[in-house]
Amino acid sequence: MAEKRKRTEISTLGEFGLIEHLTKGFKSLQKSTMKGVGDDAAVIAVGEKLMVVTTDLLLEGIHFDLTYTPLQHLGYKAVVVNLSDVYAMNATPTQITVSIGVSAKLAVEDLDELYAGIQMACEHYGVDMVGGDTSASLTGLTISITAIGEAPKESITYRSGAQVNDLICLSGDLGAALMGLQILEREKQVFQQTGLEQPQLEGYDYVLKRILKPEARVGTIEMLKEAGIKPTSMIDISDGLSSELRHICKESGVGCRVYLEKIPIAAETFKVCEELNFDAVTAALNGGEDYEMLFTIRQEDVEKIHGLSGVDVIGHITGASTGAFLVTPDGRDIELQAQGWVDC
Ligand SMILES: Nc1ncnc2c1ncn2[C@@H]1O[C@H](COP(=O)(O)OP(=O)(O)OP(=O)(O)O)[C@@H](O)[C@H]1O
Ligand SMILES: Cc1ncc(C[n+]2csc(CCOP(=O)(O)O)c2C)c(N)n1
Ligand SMILES: [Mg+2]
Repeated sequence: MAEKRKRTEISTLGEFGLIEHLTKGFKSLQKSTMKGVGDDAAVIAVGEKLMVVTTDLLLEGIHFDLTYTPLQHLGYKAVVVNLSDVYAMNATPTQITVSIGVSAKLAVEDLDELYAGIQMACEHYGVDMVGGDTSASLTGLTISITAIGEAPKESITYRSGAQVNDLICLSGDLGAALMGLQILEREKQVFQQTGLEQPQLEGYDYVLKRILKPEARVGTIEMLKEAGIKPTSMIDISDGLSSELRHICKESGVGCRVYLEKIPIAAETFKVCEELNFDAVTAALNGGEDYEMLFTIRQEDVEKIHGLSGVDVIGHITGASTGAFLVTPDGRDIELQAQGWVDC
């Protein structure tokens, strides 16, 4: 009788467990590979400089829904999410490649729109589109973008550099992208149930912009450079604050305490949360797609950081044994969970 093959459900590992499982057997063979799997981008030595490389995959139905996502915005966003990973290494993006799997329902004009968005992002961030690949797809539109960037050797910031007593800082505000998505989903449902063609989107500009046309935080990176601050660690927020904090803690071998009342949430986000009866703190902690920069700095840089607009200190790094916690205003400690966005 044939032996039954072992079958492990992917859900038992989760997104991050799966990545670790698949990649742990690979050892670096090249001296130029400075950092492989495990950060926002890989780091490769090229002469005096370092090159960073990162890839993100966007799948129809998982990452975007074409019923409410304009293709131009989608093209723009597909570039931005990659550049955000380059900036999170404290590097400057220089080139991208774009690979698409095209479903039969799309026409040339649709792809023209997608590429108009890609071009707009390239021009805005000063990167060149240098190639890619094109295939037919039976399962909806697929977009895979690879971004390349560069940085002087001493500039790169890894997830692994946070030290005990460092301050945890955050650019911008959180939770808006998720609430924008909730509004779009609500209008989609109304349309499906009633056939009403006119979506009610007035008054939701901010949260809609955050989900449909996000920007990468190049301004924060430049401000830090000008202020003479090199973050000890950095990561961009694609999966949610909670998850990204856990990544920094794990990679740096530290713990953290962040304070709930210090987590920045925009007034517009609060308003939508109230309307939809959604907990704003949950949106900020687990929402994802905010593409803000989360970074740590040394205590002695505290004066310099206070002068920077749009940056908040939200907590500090502790020893590994203390764990990763959110502290509520009434003094309760809530453990932060590292949930991947995709519940495999
Ligand atoms: N299938 C895979 N094979 C090899 N390495 C992978 C795979 N998926 C992810 N990685 C690597 O794992 C690390 C973490 O990837 P992850 O996608 O969580 O980070 P990210 O790109 O910052 O997040 P996001 O995808 O939400 O933008 C990176 O170094 C990435 O290159
Ligand atoms: C249709 C639709 N469903 C869900 C979402 C939300 N969403 C998609 S990817 C992601 C996090 C990063 O993912 P990854 O780690 O794969 O880069 C989030 C929060 C969306 N934007 N559109
Ligand atoms: Mg990232």
